[in-house]
Amino acid sequence: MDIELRGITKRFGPVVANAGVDLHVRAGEVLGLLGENGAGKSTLMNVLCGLYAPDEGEIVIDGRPVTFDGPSDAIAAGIGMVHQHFMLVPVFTVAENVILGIEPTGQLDFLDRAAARRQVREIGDQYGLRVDPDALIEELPVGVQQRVEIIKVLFRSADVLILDEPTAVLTPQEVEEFFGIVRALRDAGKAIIFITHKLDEILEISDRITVLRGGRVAGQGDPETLTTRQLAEMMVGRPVSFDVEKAAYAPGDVLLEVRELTVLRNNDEIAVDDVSLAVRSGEIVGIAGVQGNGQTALIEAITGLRHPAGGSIIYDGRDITHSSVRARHAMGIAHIPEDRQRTGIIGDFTIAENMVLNSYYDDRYASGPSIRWPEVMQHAARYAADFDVRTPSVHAKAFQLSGGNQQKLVVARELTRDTKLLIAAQPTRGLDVGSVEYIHKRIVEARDEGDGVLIMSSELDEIVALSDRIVVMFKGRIVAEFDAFRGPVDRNAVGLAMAGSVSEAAA
Ligand SMILES: Nc1ncnc2c1ncn2[C@@H]1O[C@H](COP(=O)(O)OP(=O)(O)OP(=O)(O)O)[C@@H](O)[C@H]1O
Repeated sequence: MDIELRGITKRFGPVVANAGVDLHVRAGEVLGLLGENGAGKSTLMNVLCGLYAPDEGEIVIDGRPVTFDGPSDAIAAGIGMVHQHFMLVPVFTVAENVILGIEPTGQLDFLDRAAARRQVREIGDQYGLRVDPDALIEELPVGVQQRVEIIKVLFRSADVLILDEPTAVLTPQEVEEFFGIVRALRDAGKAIIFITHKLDEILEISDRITVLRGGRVAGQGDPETLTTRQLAEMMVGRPVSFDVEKAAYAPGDVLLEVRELTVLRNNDEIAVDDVSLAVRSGEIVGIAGVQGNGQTALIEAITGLRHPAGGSIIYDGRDITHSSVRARHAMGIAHIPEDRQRTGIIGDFTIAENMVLNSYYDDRYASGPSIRWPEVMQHAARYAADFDVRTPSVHAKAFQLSGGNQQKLVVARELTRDTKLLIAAQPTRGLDVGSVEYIHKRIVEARDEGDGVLIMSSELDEIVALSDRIVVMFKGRIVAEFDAFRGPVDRNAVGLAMAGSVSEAAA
């Protein structure tokens, strides 16, 4: 199958998200699609999937122009999208999820299920996508859930697969396995569009690269000859520095102390098991770990989103174990949450409103019960510019921003409040390299000015680049610690500890 997008233009009011974009992808190749936040990648893919009708331009399949009246037309034409946020039903099995939505009767009968299970196995064997068809989704690791999403589109006979930031949630080992699957799909004649912000990955997996900038194609690249630095410059239009510069390590007093903390998951399993941890002013402590080892619950307990089952949290000399989220904000704790959609922003609020979501009651923005809107607008406009939140106006709604720009909005809000401690969970997820560079600089500035920083990231490179000390969590416990301020840490040793091999990895 051969797919061409010709002269695609898509506007949202005054914003031109795609301006005459041409894109060509053929059977048996991986096309890497790159571009800074807001460049128009998601919009273009939504046009290809039938979610948006283009204002101008056409989609041509095997030489014939087609029109999609909705996603089901695109699916029928053989186009499948694997979304970044999985759309699986946790309490259903793999096979049930795969046939969900296409079962003819609306009810899954025995024959449908048996056929689905057989086909899940067959697809798995063909492409190395091994999954137990009877496993419950909620019991599967994230990497395996992603395979289910891919099986789902293959089950619907997709010939073109769009993979939207597929490695964001995977561990380094899972990424390698995943690349094996992508190659198997390509070798079987599928056309693959691979979207990511990770430049080394795009160079490894793509046969060709297309870069979007400002809604237009900014260039094409050959992964054989391009370097990550050249690619970064093509994307953002200026050189990007991958190094982080920090002042000498000179920490102050202990600012945050977590003592023998135990936190339960919703199903009462132990997520955090007797963890003790300290963060001083003027230092960055990094929590490394594979997703699902308790880091999220630990951060939720520290920021007040989850009540601990035991232990205590001391901040700035005060016991905050049972303080409200708002009280913690008011005491000077900033929080960049892991899931920006759920706890970071309110989509229907404007950018300006989101910018003061947890400080609108501050004297700067309120006099008595009324909000001082001119001050709020001024503040929002200034920081949206500083953090390069791409929007025509701070009156726009947050949902109208691209994913990366929503993330920049959350980071801007938290880094510009008057705080002493920053808790940052996956602060640069979904950000382009230029924005990552800027956010890293701001986090280090906060540390150099004496703030304490606790950062959690599944990007080992990010943890190693920023942290003065690194702790590794595995199965709810801290299993290793590394003093990065003494000199470069051994990434392999951190990786081993993340996988649970503690004795070999002991720092
Ligand atoms: N529903 C919408 N309403 C208004 N504007 C929108 C909407 N969706 C996207 N846009 C705008 O279109 C432009 C392109 O956004 P898009 O989401 O396609 O970017 P992207 O390249 O996928 O970015 P990211 O890397 O951050 O995901 C942005 O300026 C964005 O604000």
